[in-house]
Amino acid sequence: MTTSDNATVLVTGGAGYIGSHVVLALRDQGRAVVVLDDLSTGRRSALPDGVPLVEGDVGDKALLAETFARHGIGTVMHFAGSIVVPDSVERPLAYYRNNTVKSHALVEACVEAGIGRFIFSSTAAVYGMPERLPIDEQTPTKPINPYGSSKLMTEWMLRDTAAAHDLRYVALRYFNVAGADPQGRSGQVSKVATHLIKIAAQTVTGQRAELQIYGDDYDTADGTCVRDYIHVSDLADAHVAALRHLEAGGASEVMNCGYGRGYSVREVLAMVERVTGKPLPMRIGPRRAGDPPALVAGVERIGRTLDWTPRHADLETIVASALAWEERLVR
Ligand SMILES: NC(=O)c1ccc[n+]([C@@H]2O[C@H](COP(=O)([O-])OP(=O)(O)OC[C@H]3O[C@@H](n4cnc5c(N)ncnc54)[C@H](O)[C@@H]3O)[C@@H](O)[C@H]2O)c1
Ligand SMILES: O=c1ccn([C@@H]2O[C@H](COP(=O)(O)OP(=O)(O)O[C@H]3O[C@H](CO)[C@H](O)[C@H](O)[C@H]3O)[C@@H](O)[C@H]2O)c(=O)[nH]1
Repeated sequence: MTTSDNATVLVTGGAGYIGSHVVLALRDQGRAVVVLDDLSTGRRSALPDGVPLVEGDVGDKALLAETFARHGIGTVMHFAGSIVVPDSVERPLAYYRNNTVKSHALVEACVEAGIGRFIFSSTAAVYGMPERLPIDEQTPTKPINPYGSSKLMTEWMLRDTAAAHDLRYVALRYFNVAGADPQGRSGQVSKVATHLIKIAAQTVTGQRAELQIYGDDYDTADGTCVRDYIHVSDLADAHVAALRHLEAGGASEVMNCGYGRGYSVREVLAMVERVTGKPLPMRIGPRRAGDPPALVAGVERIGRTLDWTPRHADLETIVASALAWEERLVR
């Protein structure tokens, strides 16, 4: 099979938080999409009507070959995986299996089927504890947990596969993904929330009594950690732009995906209070193990390579959309 432009896109993990927003972005662009998901953390209801769901495992090569052929897949976007950093420290082999071993099966199935375009969800966790900001893609990759290592190994597989076979790829290293679809069609649903803005939204909606700030003695302007928060719908648009890049014959590339500016935990929480008009119950707790003081993306490469203009790049929009989604969930 040879790939052709505008062929159907297979989105693995498309029933999850980020994947479902990418499905929406692809559909909004009139693209044909098929989702492969085992629904381990994803939900069928996250998918818009009319998007076929292949319920199964991303490591199942027979299922992959059948899905590629049946739906005429030309590009794979790969989101399926396990994502909780402390869980990866406790169960490293589970993470290497689900994130690395199964990605190997998927990449191999693509090569065997002649699928030549691949877009991969990577993470800022590949950098570990970088000393200099902003973090550009030349920064040495030194992950400090199995989650980051499991994703970096997939990047390496893609690099080497692209050198040897007719496959081009884009790996997007996401910084802090947050917010929800502005039209309220999807958002984050986590059994166990760990992300700051999600936890703040749960606190605002009364699902938690209070929020803890994990340390206020960092070497940052206000003592709390700084992160580069990116709206999930802008991230989704970046994937569509990466697809266009590959369809136009663009070269394989690894790119940071953030806005290139950081906000502290205190600034984020102040924005939550501004949006709700109410004080947020919070207290200072101890540092959380493994938290770098500041992570801000260098975004020169993505700006130069992709035709991507963020549309929701302000903290107020991110926070307001996350809160609106949480209100829907608890209603
Ligand atoms: N959320 C973040 O802040 C963040 C940051 C950096 C990178 N990422 C990456 O983005 C991707 C998506 O993350 P998310 O936040 O949407 O997580 P999520 O848990 O909401 O989505 C993952 C999806 O993959 C599915 N899945 C997991 N294992 C599978 C398997 N073996 N076979 C088939 N489906 C499987 C789940 O059911 C779920 O729908 C992940 O690869 C993650 O590493 C996320
Ligand atoms: O209840 C909370 C939750 C978080 N934080 C702080 O808020 C900041 C952001 O924390 P998140 O958990 O929201 O995000 P991380 O920066 O830890 O995580 C990001 O980077 C990780 C790897 O470093 C993974 O890739 C993860 O998926 C991605 O969101 C950190 O300083 C954290 O200590 C709190 O103070 N209180």
